[in-house]
Amino acid sequence: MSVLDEIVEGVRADLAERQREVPLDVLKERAAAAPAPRDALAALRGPGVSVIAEVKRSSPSKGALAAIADPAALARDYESGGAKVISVLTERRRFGGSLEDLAAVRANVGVCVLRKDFIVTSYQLWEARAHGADMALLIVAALEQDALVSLVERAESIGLVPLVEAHTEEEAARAVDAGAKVIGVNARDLKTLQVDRGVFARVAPRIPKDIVKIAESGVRGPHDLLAYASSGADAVLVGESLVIGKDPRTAVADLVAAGAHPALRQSG
Ligand SMILES: O=P(O)(O)OC[C@@H](O)[C@@H](O)c1c[nH]c2ccccc12
Repeated sequence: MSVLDEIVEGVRADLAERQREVPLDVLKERAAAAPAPRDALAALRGPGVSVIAEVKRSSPSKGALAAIADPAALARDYESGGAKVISVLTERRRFGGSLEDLAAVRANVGVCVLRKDFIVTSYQLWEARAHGADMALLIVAALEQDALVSLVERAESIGLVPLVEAHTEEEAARAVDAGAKVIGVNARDLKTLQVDRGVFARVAPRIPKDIVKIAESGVRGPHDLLAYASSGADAVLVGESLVIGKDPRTAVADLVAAGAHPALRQSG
């Protein structure tokens, strides 16, 4: 069984428990009462390379990264550094996250918030919206094509912008077929946990121009952002290097400054 399969198995077990506690109709009421979604597409289509900064306590590859006692405070630092979107890991077993983290972050920032999890049912999309998410991650490798197509549609119908994640050219083609407007190319293979920063440059040319392209994982600093930018990234998604550093606000600001470089704006 791959790491991805193991994670999804745990996610399904936790999900079954939440579904017993909160029926779908109650969840839908909560989603209706949640603050209206913010415009994630506009945020990501802005000038320069946008930075998506992630609240990430641990990872399957590295184990514990940072305690993050106050995710909302970290998110405010990210926002003041110039992050356009805050990604919040909500998976509990391997990433140490929760839906409470998501809600706390959304209530304390003015930018868009992404639910980062292993979404396999529409129930999780309703949960995302009920806790204030503006975007939700859908991982192509974790979904059959029919499921991917219906989750993209459902996400959009409830006001979420789906970020559809691919790791290969084939997966990127499936994301495009499913109607994704935002595609993330993950340098980390979720089946083996290996990082290959060359994946984005290979996969991105297969993605149509009008689709927002996000380079995910492995960004250690401005140098990696610039490399991704030169391969056509509209945004980068950064976790580990921000949470393990001393000063997340400055770390984000340094990335944002690199992403705002005039040479990039011309080519973008
Ligand atoms: O911590 P990094 O290497 O900066 O990566 C962030 C993000 O890309 C990574 O957390 C991620 C990308 N896709 C995922 C899917 C599930 C869980 C986590 C992820």
